[in-house]
Amino acid sequence: MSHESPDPRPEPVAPAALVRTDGSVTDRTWDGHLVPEGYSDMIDGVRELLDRIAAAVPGADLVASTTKAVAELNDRFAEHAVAEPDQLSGRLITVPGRAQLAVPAVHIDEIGEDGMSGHVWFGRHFLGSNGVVHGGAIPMLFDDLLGRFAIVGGGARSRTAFLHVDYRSVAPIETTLRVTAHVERVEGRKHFLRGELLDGDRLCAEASALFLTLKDGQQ
Ligand SMILES: CCCCCCCC/C=C\CCCCCCCC(=O)SCCNC(=O)CCNC(=O)[C@H](O)C(C)(C)COP(=O)(O)OP(=O)(O)OC[C@H]1O[C@@H](n2cnc3c(N)ncnc32)[C@H](O)[C@@H]1OP(=O)(O)O
Repeated sequence: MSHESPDPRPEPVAPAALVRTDGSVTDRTWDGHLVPEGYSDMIDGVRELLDRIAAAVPGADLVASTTKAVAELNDRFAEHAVAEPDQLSGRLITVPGRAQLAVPAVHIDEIGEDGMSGHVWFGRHFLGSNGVVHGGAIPMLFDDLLGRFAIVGGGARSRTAFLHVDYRSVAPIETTLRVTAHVERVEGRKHFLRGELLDGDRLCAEASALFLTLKDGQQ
């Protein structure tokens, strides 16, 4: 497919801070963990690095210096490892992608009780082939988005029971795509949700999912 004029890389959300629903800014996760200043900027930088690495054929010098720098960073981060309940990655619920690098960064534009819409931009890191988003990245997007929305819609502590994705047309990388999610129905613990991924008005993929609210004591 032709891929001559991709959307420019989106600007990081500024200030990269944690914003409460009333618009005020916090430096803590939803469960009270302190987030160091600049943490989500660091995550944005690493996301960009993954895209730059995917897109480049580096010279031997850059390969060697990157390998050395990454080894040093790995050692430094290993010194700061914590148990899962204390980690920050994946827990910044007001930051696109929750600061979890495997999760595509969805920016929420509108959110209500029954539905939300937003946008997402897949970089080269998420390339399948020929300018098209990897088929595995799209269920990841929907699982995260619909899973979060199941929580927002009252299904606190939910797990995916099924996630069905239909790929209707190709989703281009490096393009601003629209995403929607809405609650189809709720039956007790069962939250049925649907989602769509669109390029303009063209439907790229649609998802239907069942999330089950966990019972007390259920893992
Ligand atoms: C302000 C506070 C905010 C808080 C923020 C928190 C921070 C977090 C932030 C952000 C969240 C991020 C979001 C990410 C989301 C990702 C989610 C995942 O990816 S979860 C991992 C993948 N999923 C699994 O690993 C599940 C594995 N499966 C299971 O554990 C069980 O099968 C489970 C829980 C799904 C169901 O087991 P049972 O024992 O609880 O329930 P049973 O009795 O089997 O089913 C209940 C009903 O549901 C139907 N059901 C179950 N599975 C079904 C299926 N696959 N298809 C159709 N129906 C199904 C059954 O037929 C039954 O229906 P009948 O009550 O009889 O009408």
